[in-house]
Amino acid sequence: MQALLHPSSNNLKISHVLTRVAPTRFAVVKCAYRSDAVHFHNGIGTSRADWQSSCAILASNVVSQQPQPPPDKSGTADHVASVNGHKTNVDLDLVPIEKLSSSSSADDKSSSPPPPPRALTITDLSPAPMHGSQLRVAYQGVPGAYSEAAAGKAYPKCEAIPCDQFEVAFQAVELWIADRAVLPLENSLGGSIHRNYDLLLRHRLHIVGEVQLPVHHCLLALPGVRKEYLNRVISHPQALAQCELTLTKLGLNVTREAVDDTAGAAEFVAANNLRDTGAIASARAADLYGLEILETGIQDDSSNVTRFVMLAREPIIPRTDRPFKTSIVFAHDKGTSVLFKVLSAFAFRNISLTKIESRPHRNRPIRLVSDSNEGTAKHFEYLFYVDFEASMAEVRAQNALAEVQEFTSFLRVLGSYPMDMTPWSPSRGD
Ligand SMILES: O=C(O)C(=O)C[C@]1(C(=O)O)C=C[C@@H](O)C=C1
Repeated sequence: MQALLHPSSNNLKISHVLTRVAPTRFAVVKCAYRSDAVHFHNGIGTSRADWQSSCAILASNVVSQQPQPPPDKSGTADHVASVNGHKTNVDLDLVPIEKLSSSSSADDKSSSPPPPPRALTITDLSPAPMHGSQLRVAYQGVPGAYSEAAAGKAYPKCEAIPCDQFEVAFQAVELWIADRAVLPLENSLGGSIHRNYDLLLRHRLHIVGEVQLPVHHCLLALPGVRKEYLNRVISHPQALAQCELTLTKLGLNVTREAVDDTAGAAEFVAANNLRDTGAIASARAADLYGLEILETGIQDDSSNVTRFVMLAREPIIPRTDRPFKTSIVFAHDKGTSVLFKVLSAFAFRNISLTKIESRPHRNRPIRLVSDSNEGTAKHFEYLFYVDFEASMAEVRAQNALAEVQEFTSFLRVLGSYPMDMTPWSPSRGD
């Protein structure tokens, strides 16, 4: 495994966390994040915090067998929480071993060999800190990204850890570099973030909470640059989609270009001194990267909200003393005709659904329906993601899922977690 260090403002950002050593083996070389949180780069500290910061314990000579998914400990209706045919990590786009050796030597300028790994102690294996202080929360993007704000909303005293890809944020939690990951799933204007639905299935993390973040976009540029000078606007694809109409209304004659995250766009404009390029990002990103706000509130609707979920290695114990939501994903062999039956399992129990999303069933993308003289009918196969308003601690939810399981060939509970009930406020610039 390999973590590359990327200076990003005052921070170091987690890049590739995992490297595939061989088809069935993985190893960690080292990784580090915020420069101010890391006290060493080549050695291994002695405290648990140091260990978590350096992630160096599973050094390159420590290889494991193909990782087995941990047992599902949702503790909620075990019979329905089982995973049929789900594999962990086998499909990850991991960096091949050749790159591991070349990039680790490129990173490590000193000629001395790295110190041998320290053995894990019981302290290293103690549970991650609970909600609040020093919880390490991985997010995709750089400081100033909305995902960072979502991490702060979910865990006010957390240490937010920037990652360059969503996949890396998942891996950071799986490798105990972070305690939680925060992941955008859907936006009120732009819709679902499909990649993240796919990642939820490919990894074995549990949804332990949700936050809904009002998103207030600004058009940023270098100091002194006027709107008329811009011929390009860059941002995260969701942010570009959320501001599409407003950009046109502003009369800007600009091309739109997608980059990894909104704050990264602002950082890019600043770092490259681009006087012809604007960025769509938050007011905090303008502050952090020394840009000016040319327009504020440029999202096409003031009620622009992104829903994020928080992910952890372990599920939380579902409760009934406050509103809970449960997220599941399922597939069935008999095409979409079963969908009605599945949904009726919730309807008959007065359980409201808040979301349905379908994604291609990658293991079985096509089903041949009939092969006649007229040709071959082919149907696409789907996985369905459903969120419903009930806790897995409620008997009606357990019964509904027991019934769903009868109709489905695959069913997994992604998490049962408290609903975000914070008072509604339309997006505004902070
Ligand atoms: O680019 C960012 O700032 C992000 O946090 C990502 C993201 C997204 O993926 O939807 C989050 C919230 C906004 O909807 C726009 C972008």
